[in-house]
Amino acid sequence: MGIIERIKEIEFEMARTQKNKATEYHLGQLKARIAKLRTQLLEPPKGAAGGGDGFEVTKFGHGRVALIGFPSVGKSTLLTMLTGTQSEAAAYEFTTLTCIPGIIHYNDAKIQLLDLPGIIEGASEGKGRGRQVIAVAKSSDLVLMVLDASKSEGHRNILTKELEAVGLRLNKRPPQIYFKRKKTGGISFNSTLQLTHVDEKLCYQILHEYKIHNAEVLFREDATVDDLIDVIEGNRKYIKCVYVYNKIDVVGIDDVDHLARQPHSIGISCNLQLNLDRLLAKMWDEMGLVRVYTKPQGQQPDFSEPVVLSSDRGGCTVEDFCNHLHRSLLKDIKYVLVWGASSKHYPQRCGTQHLLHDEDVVQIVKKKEKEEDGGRGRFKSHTTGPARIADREKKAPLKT
Ligand SMILES: Nc1nc2c(ncn2[C@@H]2O[C@H](COP(=O)(O)OP(=O)(O)OP(=O)(O)O)[C@@H](O)[C@H]2O)c(=O)[nH]1
Ligand SMILES: [K+]
Ligand SMILES: [Mg+2]
Repeated sequence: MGIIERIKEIEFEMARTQKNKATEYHLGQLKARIAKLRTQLLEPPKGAAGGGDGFEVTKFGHGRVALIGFPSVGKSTLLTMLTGTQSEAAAYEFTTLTCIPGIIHYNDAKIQLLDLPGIIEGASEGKGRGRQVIAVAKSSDLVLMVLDASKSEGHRNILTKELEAVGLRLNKRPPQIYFKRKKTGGISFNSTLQLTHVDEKLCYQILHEYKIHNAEVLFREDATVDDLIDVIEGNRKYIKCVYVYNKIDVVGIDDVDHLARQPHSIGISCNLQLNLDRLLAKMWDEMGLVRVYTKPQGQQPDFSEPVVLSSDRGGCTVEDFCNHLHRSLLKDIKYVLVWGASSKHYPQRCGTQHLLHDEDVVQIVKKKEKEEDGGRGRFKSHTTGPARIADREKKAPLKT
């Protein structure tokens, strides 16, 4: 029996098992079995050299966004609108057959947008080119799930299930469970709070299913058995997702209103060019990119090209910023001066662990270098709040 058939069989057994206290352990065990089989399914077949006909595209820019959706929802039309790169769009399904990259220029950053073939129910089991498409989604910083506003709302759930089946977790954070395999000592099970979904026995049973007999488990939140399995599997990918309802030009205003109120959702129309700027702003917010401008001592900040940092990729501390400029810089740094939303006063003297915010301005003060601004800063910009220093500076440069 193939892996997919075995998954189907267990799913069938779960469906006919009544959910109650008595069957809870058995159901937990079945969930673990499915998770193990799904992981097996993801492993490349033996003998296959590195996947081969995937959609590998070189990463480019400050972040990567993947367009995921059913056929003919308007993914290619959207790519062309946002990036100017032509991707063939047509009224028939599966127009796009491969991965087509484009670049969005936004807020002085470059964001790679990937158009992909449509996926359908069963994609996670290899229907169509679903597996390759989902692999690209996994490599992204943000997924735009493109949906047809005029079609069933169930599509969103079907796609979410397909992505979850291969270990993607959308708009979730990793469960707060500490888990460590050990060589000896048996299993130690602890929690910092009262648990309502999982008890010691269930946890043991799940670990047993994985043939783990020595481990430390500490629940720091009231997590579920699914969360526990995610932590044991350890291969889950937590990605942000924006649900993009396209074609709002063909539905009524009430429907648009309803869709727009769902969390992480936005209604757009490529045909009428409706809401595309708001979509870009939403993408920017979700990606958490942080632009930092450098200010050489005694000079104006350089607003032509920011250093773009990401909290997901690498981090946004002063240390990350310095490493970005030059790898050997950090050891020479005495402190930095920060102007902007992250600083309490203007400028603030900060250490390397200070967390930078979008549009901050940073001046580096090296060891044995005299600080010309006297720490008080002649570059003042706090009169109307720091958020748009860059914009104002471009219009009317301040004197230093
Ligand atoms: N009414 C309406 N039609 C749209 C809109 N955006 C795209 N379409 C149409 O929807 C059809 C499919 O568009 P595509 O961009 O090819 O969709 P896709 O998701 O890339 O499709 P596949 O590559 O086949 O998966 C085309 O006929 C488009 O003209 C829109 O905002 N409103
Ligand atoms: K199409
Ligand atoms: Mg397409």
